[in-house]
Amino acid sequence: MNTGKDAIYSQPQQVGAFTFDQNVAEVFPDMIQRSVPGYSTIVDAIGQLCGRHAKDNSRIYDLGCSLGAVSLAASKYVQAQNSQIIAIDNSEAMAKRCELHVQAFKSTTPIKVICDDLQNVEIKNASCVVMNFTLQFIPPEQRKAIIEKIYAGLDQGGILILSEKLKHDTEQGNELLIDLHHEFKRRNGYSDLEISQKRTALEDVMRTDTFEQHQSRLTSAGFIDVIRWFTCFNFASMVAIKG
Ligand SMILES: Nc1ncnc2c1ncn2[C@@H]1O[C@H](C[S@+](CC[C@H]([NH3+])C(=O)[O-])CC(=O)[O-])[C@@H](O)[C@H]1O
Ligand SMILES: O=C(O)C(=O)Cc1ccccc1
Repeated sequence: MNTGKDAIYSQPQQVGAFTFDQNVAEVFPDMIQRSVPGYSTIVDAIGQLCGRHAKDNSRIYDLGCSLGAVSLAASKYVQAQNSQIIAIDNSEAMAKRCELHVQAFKSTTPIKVICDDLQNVEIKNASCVVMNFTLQFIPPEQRKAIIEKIYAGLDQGGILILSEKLKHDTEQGNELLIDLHHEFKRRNGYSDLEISQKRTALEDVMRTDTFEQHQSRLTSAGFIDVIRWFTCFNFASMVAIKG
């Protein structure tokens, strides 16, 4: 029976590359809550940030929306008239479930769910673009073009909210933050086997950048300010502002 509890790596197995398939989609709320320090706080604050920045007649993009947590938080706070939330994910299992979640909530700001690669979707007339732990799953060589495309699609004064798992720029510091994160997962009920098998699964799929790499990519694209508004261990969230 599916209990919604993440037990994907609980048994010894031949570990393959991590994918956002049906099995992951079914347990995703439990997985992300027990794996990302501050997840609920981050999602709610992103909703608030969207509420502050959304303009009338503009779009809010949730790129890599998974089950739509950010879109739903934004819809709770956004008061702008005639605005629209566009939620995109290239995992069919995620997008299908996201559609069900969205339909279950009544929102004055409509949420449109699209199943596609975020790189295929036009971004225009955007007051807010959110990538909540999505860029880290994009091959590193494709990241610059995505940030530039987001910048081009944002209105003046628009914001990009970017949350990422970070690599620290010293080996000692990096190991400390990874250790603290693993301790967080252990306290949330994951065994050493689960932690280590998932780490193996993520190795080639989730490539982390340092804060400095993100900051320099964002400023090179044209963003005038990058504000790191949340950090817990090796997880952070930034707001980049288009002047
Ligand atoms: N190229 C791509 N195009 C579209 N979607 C993609 C792509 N690559 C990966 N994804 C999607 O990005 C999501 C990343 S999870 C985001 C959590 C969510 N933001 C949340 O606030 O709950 C982060 C995590 O699980 O750590 C998955 O649903 C992928 O299918
Ligand atoms: O679980 C981990 O170790 C993470 O780094 C975060 C995460 C959360 C959900 C899916 C993939 C990665």
